[in-house]
Amino acid sequence: MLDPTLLDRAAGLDAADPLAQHRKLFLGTDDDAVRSYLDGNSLGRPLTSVVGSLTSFVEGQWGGRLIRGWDEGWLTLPEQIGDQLGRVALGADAGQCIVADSTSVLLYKLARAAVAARPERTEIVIDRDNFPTDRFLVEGIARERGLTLRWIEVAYDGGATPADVAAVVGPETALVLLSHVAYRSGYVADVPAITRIAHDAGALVLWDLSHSVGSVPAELDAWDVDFAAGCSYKYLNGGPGAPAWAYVAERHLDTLDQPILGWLGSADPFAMGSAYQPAPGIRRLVSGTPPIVGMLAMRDMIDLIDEAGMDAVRRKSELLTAFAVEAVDEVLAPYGVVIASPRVAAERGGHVTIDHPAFPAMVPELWQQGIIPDYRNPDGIRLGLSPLSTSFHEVALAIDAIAEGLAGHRAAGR
Ligand SMILES: Cc1ncc(COP(=O)(O)O)c(C=O)c1O
Ligand SMILES: Nc1c(O)cccc1C(=O)C[C@H](N)C(=O)O
Repeated sequence: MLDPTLLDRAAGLDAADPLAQHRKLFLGTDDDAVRSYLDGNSLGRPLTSVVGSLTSFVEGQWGGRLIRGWDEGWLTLPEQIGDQLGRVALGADAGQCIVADSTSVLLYKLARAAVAARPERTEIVIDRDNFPTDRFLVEGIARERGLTLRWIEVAYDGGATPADVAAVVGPETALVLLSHVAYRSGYVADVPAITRIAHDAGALVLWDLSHSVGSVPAELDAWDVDFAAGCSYKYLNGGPGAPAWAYVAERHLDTLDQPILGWLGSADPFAMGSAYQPAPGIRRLVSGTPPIVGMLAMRDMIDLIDEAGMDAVRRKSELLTAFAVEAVDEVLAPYGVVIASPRVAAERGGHVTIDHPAFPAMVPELWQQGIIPDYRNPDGIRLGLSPLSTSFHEVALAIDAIAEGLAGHRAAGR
């Protein structure tokens, strides 16, 4: 039932894509068993170069240098990769980004540091559709610190707007915690406007960039952001469980009061001293031993993004999501599929969410056919389009397979 016009259009878009040649740098893109991988917003594909990077690290550095490796660059790798990421994808000057922990742990540390910096204030603002970890951790912090949560309700195809934030922030707001790109709808928040509104109320802002980093450019310094953090295994292709990254604006570095005081965030760890003195700069956000092996894959991907250019990556991402929206309207809307993401490309991140009651039953069938989108409760398929590794052809194949699945379900009266 493959729709020839859809495939033709995809072929034209792939032929005109200036970034198309990067796709073959990823492992598995020539594997016929996976015909369409649209889950790069949850777990990005590995770059083929990572096999060599990991092997040479194990053989040359870990195996060859052994414990000496810590003094020969491993200890400062978190700052080094942080600086590189800041320059390539985050609009952050050196000295403000670091790789460490998981996103959940970094968000917790930064949220706790933010409320500690506003001790007289009693409220945290967050939206009801933020990712579960973000909501859960502020619930925990509110319990620990006797604070109140102010919830913003958002549209199912949107996210928190500047007007939403202006309506709830005030003299009691210590912290506003929001996502740059919403994990479900893909809505892109107006970070500079919301940050300004929060600052005007005297509050601090923590942005979760998990679904934007490496796909939607950020300008954290220019936007006057206080704190940010995000995942490295999505569009940064760091691999399952790769450590996260965090940003702390320079003006907060000297006073940052994070709650997990560990030896490797102290000023002189090998003195094994009796009292904690924070390390200077972004290092004070560190608690324990940096997960060096876990940082190697993302470094290769940041290099590739640097080569391609973040603006070109975003341009391709907008074209991919626009093609997906167009195809859904033409091929899937007649089956009752609804788009749960913004319709304007500039308001969308790298994924498009579509809803239909048959999707929960259909997703395992799609995976069996080598069509791998993402499923999110209750009945959403997320089409996660990773600009450097996803082709327009993959989008067409997925839309077609979803149409076939819906036709089958309809015929079976399900
Ligand atoms: C928006 C967002 N925030 C936080 C997380 C949590 O990251 P982690 O499981 O690495 O702590 C995720 C993904 O799992 C996410 O999508
Ligand atoms: N981190 C994940 C995991 O360990 C297992 C499965 C999925 C994930 C994800 O990253 C989910 C992703 N953050 C989301 O937006 O749904």
